[in-house]
Amino acid sequence: MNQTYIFEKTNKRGLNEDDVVNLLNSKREEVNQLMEIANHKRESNIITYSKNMFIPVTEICRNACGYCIFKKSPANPDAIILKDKKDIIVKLKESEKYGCKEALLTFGEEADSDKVVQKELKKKGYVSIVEYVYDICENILNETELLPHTNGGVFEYEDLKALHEVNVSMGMMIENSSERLMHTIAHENSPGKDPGLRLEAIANAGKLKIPYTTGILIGIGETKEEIAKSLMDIQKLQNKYGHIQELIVQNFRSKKGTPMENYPEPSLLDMIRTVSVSKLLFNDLSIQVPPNLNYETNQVFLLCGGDDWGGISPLTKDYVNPEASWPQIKQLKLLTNECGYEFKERLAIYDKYINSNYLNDNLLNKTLKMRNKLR
Ligand SMILES: O=c1nc2n(C[C@H](O)[C@H](O)[C@H](O)CO)c3cc(O)ccc3cc-2c(=O)[nH]1
Ligand SMILES: C[C@H]1O[C@@H](n2cnc3c(N)ncnc32)[C@H](O)[C@@H]1O
Ligand code: MET
Ligand code: SF4
Repeated sequence: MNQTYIFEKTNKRGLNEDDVVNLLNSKREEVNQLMEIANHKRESNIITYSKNMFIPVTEICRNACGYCIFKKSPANPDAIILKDKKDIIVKLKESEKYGCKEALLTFGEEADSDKVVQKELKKKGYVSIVEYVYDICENILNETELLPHTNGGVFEYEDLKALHEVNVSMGMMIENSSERLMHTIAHENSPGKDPGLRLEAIANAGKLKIPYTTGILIGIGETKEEIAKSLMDIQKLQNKYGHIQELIVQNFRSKKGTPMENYPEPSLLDMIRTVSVSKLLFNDLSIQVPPNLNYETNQVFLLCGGDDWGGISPLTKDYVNPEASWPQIKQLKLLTNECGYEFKERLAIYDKYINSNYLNDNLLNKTLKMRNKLR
């Protein structure tokens, strides 16, 4: 492979899928070269993070991903069926004292297809989970300063349209756009991980001008070709709609008690190559690598184009990866500065999208007020 040729291409016509596969297979000094070129693609020397509160609205989910520990059975007495709205507001008010600015609502997909959830919704006076989430977000906006970001899997067009009114941004990982994975341990019991459905949802978010977070999950049995295809699929959507504000490159972490508990985690080299290639393909958006999933190695990603740590919570755990605690914000600042970069807090919506094309008047006003609080 002529690596130099490929790098010249990144500046001219752009990389094609075969180029991406080649880069994902880089070895020896090619890897150093790949990292260096990716790192030169960054548009600033600022590394960002968002101070958030994690709200698991429901742990019930229609899917059963082989890697997931978040989803609970409705029969499990400890499962969160529906988190109480009042409790959420109380907790968020408390979080304001710690400077939290993002209310991250992450929950199981289409939980209202389950009878137990249906009953609970009815008891509270709601007909669907989307109606409940909408109401929670509206309350958050009316009673706190925090800005809602909803990440609850696939939503239909009309539901996205409604949630757009009360969210400054939304998100959903594509995971991987390979149909093949629907027949493997990762996604065989997860109809909602159908790549067609997920790509359509991201396209709908684009049509609706919802600032959007998506990303890929590395190490769930995919091939390099499938990673390349997933990144190209996201790039196509971004070229068409331009609503994707950040791309998460998340590494699979095995969890005890899940079908994939003995599955190998991706290597550091694979993560380095994927983060680097992502920066080459998406140099105008943030590449987020969660620091709690790479506690020992997270500085490396700053040296290959990574420029965002994602949501960090001073008060709540990462319910998706409960074993992986957040580094202290102070510690993260030291790690960032040591690499020669500036450490800066951001909102759940990136500056480029803070305008009336993407936000209604109420959300725009609240966002501008919150932006003034960033130091
Ligand atoms: O704490 C977490 N936050 C996750 N976040 C939140 C993220 O860390 C930040 O809050 C966003 O970057 C806000 O812009 C996600 C947001 C999405 O839209 C899609 C996927 C994720 C995944 C996680 C996750 O696994 N753990
Ligand atoms: C919220 C996001 O978290 C990711 N996710 C779910 N389970 C795991 C795991 N075991 N390791 C790493 N990431 C995971 C998925 O990509 C999901 O979309
Ligand atoms: C708790 S996982 C994140 C939200 C959703 N269930 C998804 O997988 O997309
Ligand atoms: S990763 Fe999301 S969609 Fe998959 S089982 Fe867990 S909660 Fe459900």
